[in-house]
Amino acid sequence: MLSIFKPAPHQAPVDEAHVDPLYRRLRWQIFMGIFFGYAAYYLVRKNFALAMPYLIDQGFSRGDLGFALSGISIAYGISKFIMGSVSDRSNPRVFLPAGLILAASVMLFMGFVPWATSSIAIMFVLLFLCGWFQGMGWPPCGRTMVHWWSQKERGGVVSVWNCAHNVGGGIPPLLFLLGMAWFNDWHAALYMPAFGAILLAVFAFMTMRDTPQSCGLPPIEEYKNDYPPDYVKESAEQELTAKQIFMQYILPNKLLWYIALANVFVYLLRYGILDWSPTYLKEVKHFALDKSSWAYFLYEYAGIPGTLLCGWMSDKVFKGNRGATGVFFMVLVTIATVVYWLNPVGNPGIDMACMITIGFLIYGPVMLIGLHALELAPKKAAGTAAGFTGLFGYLGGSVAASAIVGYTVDYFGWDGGFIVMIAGCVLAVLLLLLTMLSENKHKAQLARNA
Ligand SMILES: O=P(O)(O)OC[C@H](O)CO
Repeated sequence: MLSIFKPAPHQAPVDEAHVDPLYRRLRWQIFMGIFFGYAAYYLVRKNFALAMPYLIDQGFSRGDLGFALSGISIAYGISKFIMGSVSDRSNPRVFLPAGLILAASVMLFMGFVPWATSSIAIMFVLLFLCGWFQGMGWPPCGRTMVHWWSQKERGGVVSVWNCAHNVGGGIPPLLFLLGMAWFNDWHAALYMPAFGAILLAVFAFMTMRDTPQSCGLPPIEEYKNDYPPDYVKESAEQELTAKQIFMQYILPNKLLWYIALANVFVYLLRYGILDWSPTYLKEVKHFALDKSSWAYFLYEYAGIPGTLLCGWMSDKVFKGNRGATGVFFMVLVTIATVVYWLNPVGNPGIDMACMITIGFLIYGPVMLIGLHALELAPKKAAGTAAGFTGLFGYLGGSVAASAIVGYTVDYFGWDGGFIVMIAGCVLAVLLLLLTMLSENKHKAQLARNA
């Protein structure tokens, strides 16, 4: 472990009178840090796609550029898991900005050095590197949330934080337009978001903190008097080794396996709709470029109210049962996807409404799986647990959304592509049902043991 990443040491406890005001102030400040810090990761996650039309003009094929782009998803899926484990034993205040600066540096290199965009192999390697550094974003945010918000507050805080990626995902086209206006250079698609990300990395470093104890505060469970049913203070506050995390809390955790598998199919729909909507809307529904760009943008931004509603319903309506909430949202999103598929050409309003509805509904389950993973492991293993579900979501779902959906459409037409995505939705519902039933059993068992 690099010493700069070492968890911050515990400080002497502050006076009783200062605990509440300090906790309140730091929670706001830290939330700003992880929200804008994670949004910044999305500035340099998808921006390469904006440069692709200009690279096509230089003679690269769509397929080859798609292959280069897949380097990000492949590396990110593996890294979110591996760096998640490193992050569980690291200070998020250093870990998150470090990954962000490294990912942004790759984009600066691609933007300023012509050699970096001179061949598909070089672009694949650089995008793979960027994807790897991207894996240093989610886990430190997860570690921060489980240390600063108690279990009862987590549905709310995770759902608000989860909107960061929608906020960040919508900004790169705007920074690109600004860069084009200033420099009249398409490489601005690469370096403008990178500059934005570096500024936000500095902000994240200034605002984030490691554990409450590293600021002289008591653990969150004590401050909120909100203890998980199996909480034992001494062990809950001990940092764990990678072996302990994997062997005790990740691999034997049946519920974690269910949600990780469900995540494959949730991500298949998330990225299947997102990545293919410009092509589908243009080729099948005859949308012009500006209209399909709006549909893409609205899909992302509809995710914000949808995620907030899902977090609220999960806590208040479904009483913390993440599996049941996931089933509810996935059934609705399956219906919206069927309508999007079967809606005849010539009804663009319905297509647009379907894109908004799918965006509104799909990001809730995406958030719930992350949240549930955080809850299924002790807080010292939270990043690894979330990384485990991300591994399945990206290596399985996101890669399948590009490759399997793409090839199915090539061989069987768009009907085939939609059947794959809808079958994925059905499998996600079944796996979340299984999660819901196991969750009920697990809670009943804990209640009996209490
Ligand atoms: O796809 P990720 O890893 O960026 O995660 C997105 C959401 O934050 C999941 O909770």
